[in-house]
Amino acid sequence: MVKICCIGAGYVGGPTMAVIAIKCPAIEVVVVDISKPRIDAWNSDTLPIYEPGLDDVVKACRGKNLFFSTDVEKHVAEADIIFVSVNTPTKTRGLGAGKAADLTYWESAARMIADVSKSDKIVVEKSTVPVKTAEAIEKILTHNSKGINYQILSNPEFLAEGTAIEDLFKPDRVLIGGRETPGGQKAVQALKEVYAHWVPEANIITTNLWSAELSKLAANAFLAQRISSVNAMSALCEATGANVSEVSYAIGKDSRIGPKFLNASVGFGGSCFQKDILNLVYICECNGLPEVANYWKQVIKINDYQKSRFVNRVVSSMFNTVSGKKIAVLGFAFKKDTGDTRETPAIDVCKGLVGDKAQVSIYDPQVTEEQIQRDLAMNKVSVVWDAYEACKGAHGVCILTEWDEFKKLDYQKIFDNMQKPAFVFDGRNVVDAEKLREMGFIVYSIGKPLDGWLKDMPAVA
Ligand SMILES: NC(=O)c1ccc[n+]([C@@H]2O[C@H](COP(=O)([O-])OP(=O)(O)OC[C@H]3O[C@@H](n4cnc5c(N)ncnc54)[C@H](O)[C@@H]3O)[C@@H](O)[C@H]2O)c1
Ligand SMILES: O=c1ccn([C@@H]2O[C@H](COP(=O)(O)OP(=O)(O)O[C@H]3O[C@H](CO)[C@@H](O)[C@H](O)[C@H]3O)[C@@H](O)[C@H]2O)c(=O)[nH]1
Repeated sequence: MVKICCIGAGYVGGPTMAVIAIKCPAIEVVVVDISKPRIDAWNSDTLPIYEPGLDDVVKACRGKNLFFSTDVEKHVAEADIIFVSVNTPTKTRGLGAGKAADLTYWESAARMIADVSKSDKIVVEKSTVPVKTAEAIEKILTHNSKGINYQILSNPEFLAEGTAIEDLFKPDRVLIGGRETPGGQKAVQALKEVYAHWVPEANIITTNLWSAELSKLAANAFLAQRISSVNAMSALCEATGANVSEVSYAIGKDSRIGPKFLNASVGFGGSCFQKDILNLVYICECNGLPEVANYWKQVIKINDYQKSRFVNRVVSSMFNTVSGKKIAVLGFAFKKDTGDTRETPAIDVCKGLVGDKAQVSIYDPQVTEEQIQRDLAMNKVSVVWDAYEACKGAHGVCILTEWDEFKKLDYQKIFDNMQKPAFVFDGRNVVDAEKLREMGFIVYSIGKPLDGWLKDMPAVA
């Protein structure tokens, strides 16, 4: 029986391994982590992450061929294939701080693999890492090899949160990079056989190691660039009377552009886009390519601009001050169908509003109060468990996550219980602005023609 061990039981390690387990009943999969609370949660009825469909998959195979454990060394020693799915955040100190990937967790995992292994291993980079990381990992492993043969593969993960299970069941592609040696190719084949249990062969792409590593950073950079492009257009739409949804639809009909990922928003968030672009920028700089680095930096600058533009719009619309005014924030997660708040634009927007002395009341169906307070640290806000409660007595409502339930709220009830004039600032284009205007709201929708009130307010930039 092939045995797989995955180091790191996070948003990637947990769901990816659960799907491998359910699709490959003859493979034993053990997910290990140094965090006991996380492993305990994976072994309980309340999983540590919210992801539609995940509970069913985990319940179907946990205890059969899927296990979660803190006994990292034992399971690493026993495994044939070791996935490493530890976090690779942006470095906060030292050389490359604010840009480079922090590979501390990766390096310690590699050293531990070298220490405990007694048989040949295939080590798979599942985390997103800088291009050429496999070379460094190879050095760590082979320096302590004790005659053991290690093959390093790059198998980046492309799942998006909120649709992780769907993405894993039907991936657009699985990418496997390996050394162009007989041993490397044999390892590529072994991993390919795992995915071939459910992914059509045509969707499994094999490349050299560096192409696989770089493709992951490139894919995220291209995706984020699309959002910054449409968000840049949204500012121009507001200035000219064009409608960003119409523009997106029109350009998306061009099959070379395609319709997906063209939704204007208050800005992109999530643990990956900013981190991976900063990492790309750093790699470009280290390779003496400042023009390329500056090109990608601009994607992040537009994202920052979009978030501050939104805050400025709120404040300027409300007579240039929100001091002492109650502002309801609907949605705190970085996108719908997840409880994840990493790099969520809501953090910047809330900090901006509190900075202008607003009394912010936040509701999100999946994010805990504890998490929100942690994210906002020194900024005093209140967190409530009901959208109507958040909006009661408010001067303005900001919609920051596109949760489906925000489309179905009783906006007449909300209007009746708000201060007048009552404002809605829709950072995700989820509400029917015309209907809300008929009720009496003043509505701002990202990238849409401005209503009369907003046109008369000072320009925001
Ligand atoms: N979150 C996503 O949607 C997503 C998608 C694709 C790729 N990625 C990439 O995958 C990687 C993991 O992301 P994530 O969101 O799952 O992170 P995460 O923080 O949710 O999980 C990482 C886990 O690794 C554990 N860990 C760290 N060092 C360890 C060690 N030495 N031994 C055992 N466990 C250890 C941590 O305790 C943590 O539970 C990152 O590189 C990320 O960029 C993330
Ligand atoms: O048209 C769009 C699409 C997305 N977003 C925002 O962009 C952010 C990222 O969304 P999404 O990409 O759907 O979620 P992630 O889970 O961050 O997934 C991205 O990052 C992962 C981690 O690397 C990759 O694996 C995925 O392929 C990649 O889509 C979120 O704040 C979204 O609200 C928009 O504003 N407009």
